[in-house]
Parts: sequence; structure tokens; C-alpha cells
Amino acid sequence: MLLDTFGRQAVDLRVSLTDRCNLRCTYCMPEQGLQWLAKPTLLTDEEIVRLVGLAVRELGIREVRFTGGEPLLRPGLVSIVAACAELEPRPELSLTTNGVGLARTAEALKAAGLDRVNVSLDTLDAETFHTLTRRQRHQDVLDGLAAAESAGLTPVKINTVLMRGVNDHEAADLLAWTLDHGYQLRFIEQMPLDAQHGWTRDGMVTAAEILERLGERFTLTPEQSAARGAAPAERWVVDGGPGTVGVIASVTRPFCRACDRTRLTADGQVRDCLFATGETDLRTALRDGADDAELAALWRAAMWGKKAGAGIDDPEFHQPERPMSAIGG
Ligand SMILES: Nc1nc2c(ncn2[C@@H]2O[C@H](COP(=O)(O)OP(=O)(O)OP(=O)(O)O)[C@@H](O)[C@H]2O)c(=O)[nH]1
Ligand SMILES: C[S@@+](CC[C@H](N)C(=O)[O-])C[C@H]1O[C@@H](n2cnc3c(N)ncnc32)[C@H](O)[C@@H]1O
Ligand code: SF4
Ligand code: SF4
Repeated sequence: MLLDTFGRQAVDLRVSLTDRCNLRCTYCMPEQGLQWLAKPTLLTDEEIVRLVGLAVRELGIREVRFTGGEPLLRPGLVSIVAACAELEPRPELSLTTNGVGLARTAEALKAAGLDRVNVSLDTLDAETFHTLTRRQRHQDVLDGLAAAESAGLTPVKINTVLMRGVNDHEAADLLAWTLDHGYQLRFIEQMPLDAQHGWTRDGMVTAAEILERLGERFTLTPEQSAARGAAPAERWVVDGGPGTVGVIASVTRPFCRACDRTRLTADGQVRDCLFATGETDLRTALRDGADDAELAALWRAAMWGKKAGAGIDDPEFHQPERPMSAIGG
């Protein structure tokens, strides 16, 4: 099992399939993109499946999330999903995507064994989408959402980052729209993980502000029925239900005490935390011929040293060198 000194067990593996992306969200990467990871350093599809397989068989991983960068840009995505769906015990398989191209792939992903998707959508307005992502792909995302729903990749969750003065006025409209469409909306506090280091504590829209804005139009009651467990999103029932809204308040209400996550980057590094400043190189060990037991031992050791939390509000906080898109958000 993947344990740490605070008694937490990681059962949720987040796998980054690429650091590349076809959007340029302002809170994630600069307009010109980034220096992408060099191709030879990227794990092959077979290497990814081998590492996920050993994590499931030997390390107690029960959920696997494919992310990035933009995971739909990975040519082998469908076959990676299919191979992971064959694993015993069968992990839950999900994908976090910007939705561009999902309309084309949703059915194939479902057939391969993907259980559900989370799609990022920050605005209902095509022009604001362009401002936020620097690309004109709003309709593609809406089409992707509809395709995911009809393929049965459900529940379809929507991730929204609110940026002050850009889309924060849309919070209540986004909630009304998602409730209408049967999607589960979660607002995310902006985190200091952007490549261009543009995040400021005062500039970010806080969970408290989001809830206040939503409260002007909806009655929100904290959800009682389901235990939150390790889920990053705190949930509220909207207007008596059944609809809900979530807030992922990594900065102002961190949930690290219940963290159950471990991460594998596209270039084969294990990270014990989104905000880790160190990594464990599984790729080199794997390519040097390490067997499953040796790789599992390295992974266990990597997680044992996990810190109590991200510490964004600590005076000594240092943003990790890897940006969100290369970690796997
Ligand atoms: N602080 C923190 N944020 C996370 C973590 N995992 C995901 N996030 C952030 O939460 C937001 C939503 O991520 P998703 O990929 O949809 O993951 P999730 O919310 O755990 O997904 P579900 O299991 O479907 O609810 C993104 O901004 C992620 O970067 C984590 O371990 N720690
Ligand atoms: C890094 S992206 C990777 C997957 C895919 N490209 C997408 O956008 O869904 C995963 C999630 O992280 C969120 N994200 C990116 N940068 C962020 C930041 N600085 N703070 C908080 N969330 C961020 C995105 O909105 C998205 O929901
Ligand atoms: S948040 Fe996702 S879609 Fe936006 S630039 Fe980052 S990786 Fe791409
Ligand atoms: S910030 Fe790190 S410790 Fe906290 S929930 Fe995220 S991955 Fe876990």
C-alpha cells in the first residue's frame, strides 16, 4: 500500500498523459505555450499501462484519473484506457479534459471502459472563452459535453475556475445552466501552479466570495447525505435539491488531511503531492530493467515522505518548478 507518516493511504492515481495542450488558459500557461517535455523522456503507452498495472495489483490503487496537459491529445488514449479496464481488480477510470475533441472520442472512450469525465468550462460566452483560453473553441467544448452525456460517461462534472473581472460575474448563470443540463458543477479556487507565476493571494476569487455570489440567486445547504471522504469538492444542495454545486477550495479550505492521491507525470516521475518540490524517477528505474517489486518499493518510499499539506498560506511556501500542465492537474 502507499502509506505516509500521517497515516494516509493513496488509493487514487492521477496519470498525466502529456504536458501539451491545445488551449492556453491564462491561469495555467502563457500564450506562447511552454517548453514541452522531450519525446524520449515520455513514457510509452506500454510503460504507462505497466506502471498503472503494478499500482493496481501491488499498491492498492482503486481509481485512475487520466489528465494532463490535455489527455485527448495523446494518440494512444483509447488503447491505454482499454488496457487499464482489463486490470484486476478493475480500477475506476476517469478523465479530466478541456473537452475539445471529446465529441469525436466520447463513444470510443466509453466502449474502451472509461467510466466518467470531468470537463473544464469557465464561461457560457464564446468571447469570454476566447479571452480565457486564447482559442476559439467554445462550441467544441459544448459539443464535447453533450457527447459525453449521451455516451454515458456520467456523471459529467464541470470544472470552473473563476477569474476576477473576467468570468466571476457568471457564477450563478453557470450554475443555472449546468443544473438545466444535468451536469455537476464545481468551482475551483485558482492555485499558484501557473507557469508564468501570475497567481496572487489577493487576486484569486475565494470560496467565500463564490458562495456569496451564488447565494444571491440560490439557496445553498451543505450536503449531508454523502460523506465527503477524500473528495476535493465540498458540496451544497441547491434550492432543496436534487441539484448540487461543489467548491474546490484548495487555498482557503485545504483538504490535505484526507488526501488519498499519488501522481505519475508523463515523463515517469512520481509526485506525492500536487505541490511537491521533489519527485521520484520511475522511468529510469523501469528502463534500467527494474522488476515490479523494485518499482513498487520505489513508489512506496516516494509516498512515505509526503508532507502534511500544500502549505500555500505558509510564509515559506514555494511554488513547484513544474507547472500544473506538466504535473497533471
Ligand atoms: N489541492 C488539490 N487540488 C486538486 C487535487 N486533485 C485535483 N485537484 C484540482 O481539483 C480540480 C478538479 O480536478 P479533477 O481532475 O476534476 O479532479 P477531482 O475534482 O478530484 O475529481 P472527481 O473525483 O471527479 O470529483 C483541478 O483544479 C485540480 O487541479 C489534489 O490532490 N489537490
Ligand atoms: C491542468 S488541467 C488538465 C486537464 C485538462 N487540460 C483540463 O483543462 O481539464 C486540470 C484542471 O486544472 C484546472 N487548473 C489549471 N490551472 C489551474 C490553477 N492555476 N488553479 C486551479 N485550477 C487550475 C483546470 O481548470 C482543469 O479543470
Ligand atoms: S487548464 Fe487544461 S486546457 Fe487549460 S491550458 Fe491548462 S492544461 Fe490546457
Ligand atoms: S495539495 Fe497535496 S496533500 Fe493537499 S490534497 Fe492536493 S495532493 Fe493532497
